[in-house]
Amino acid sequence: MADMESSLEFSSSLTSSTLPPPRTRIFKIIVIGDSGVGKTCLTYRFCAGKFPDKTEATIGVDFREKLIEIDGEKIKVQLWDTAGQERFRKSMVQHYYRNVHAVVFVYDVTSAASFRSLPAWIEECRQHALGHEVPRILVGNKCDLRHAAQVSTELAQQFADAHSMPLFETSAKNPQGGTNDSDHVEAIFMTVAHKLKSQKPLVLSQPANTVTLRGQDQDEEQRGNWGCNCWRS
Ligand SMILES: Nc1nc2c(ncn2[C@@H]2O[C@H](COP(=O)(O)OP(=O)(O)OP(=O)(O)O)[C@@H](O)[C@H]2O)c(=O)[nH]1
Repeated sequence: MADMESSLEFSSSLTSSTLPPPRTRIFKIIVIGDSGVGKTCLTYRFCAGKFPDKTEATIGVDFREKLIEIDGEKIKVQLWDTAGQERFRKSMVQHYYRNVHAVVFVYDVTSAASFRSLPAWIEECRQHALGHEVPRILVGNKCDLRHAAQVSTELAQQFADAHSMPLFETSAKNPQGGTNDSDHVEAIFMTVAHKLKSQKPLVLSQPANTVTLRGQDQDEEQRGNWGCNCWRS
């Protein structure tokens, strides 16, 4: 009996020391659109599950991550919340587009100007050689302010169809948005993750035991792993 126990102990210590740690696939999704459309609030809503108490204009980029599970596989969704203001983007922009797996274009339904800017955002993606195989979705945010809407669903749908993107209208503030869906923002990002999961895994990985939420600005040097889009939290 003692022999059996010691041999079991030996085999379990051998297993834990020889097996590599479980790896988690990472999906990098960039969120782009004019300043003030609600990119920070949408990404925060998805990763932290609530509307932020206050936000300031994003400088460069903010990162948020959430570990999700799809069909039994743990996947890390990494949201790159990019600055909408040109002066806060300039030096960083080429980093946003490196190793991107999906793009979320955001406009504000109460701002016709933010909707008119969409072609420029699409053009920026094209200039950074984002291939057609990279999934894109269009999100009209601030639907809780329906009474002040300047962009009709019909117009947005036409635009989305013309660019082969699914359209989602929602509100980071009140994700129910008058529907029965209890968390529409979560459903939107989960839709993107499902699509990515079904694709060829052109995705870097890292051990699963990392923190699932990041929300602070970091400069390029602190981050240290630019271009690889994979670092330990
Ligand atoms: N009513 C309402 N306000 C929202 C919603 N989402 C964001 N806001 C507000 O819109 C303002 C801008 O939101 P942000 O998330 O900071 O916008 P952003 O797109 O990240 O802006 P930049 O960082 O400058 O690119 C803030 O005052 C938010 O409180 C929403 O769904 N409904």
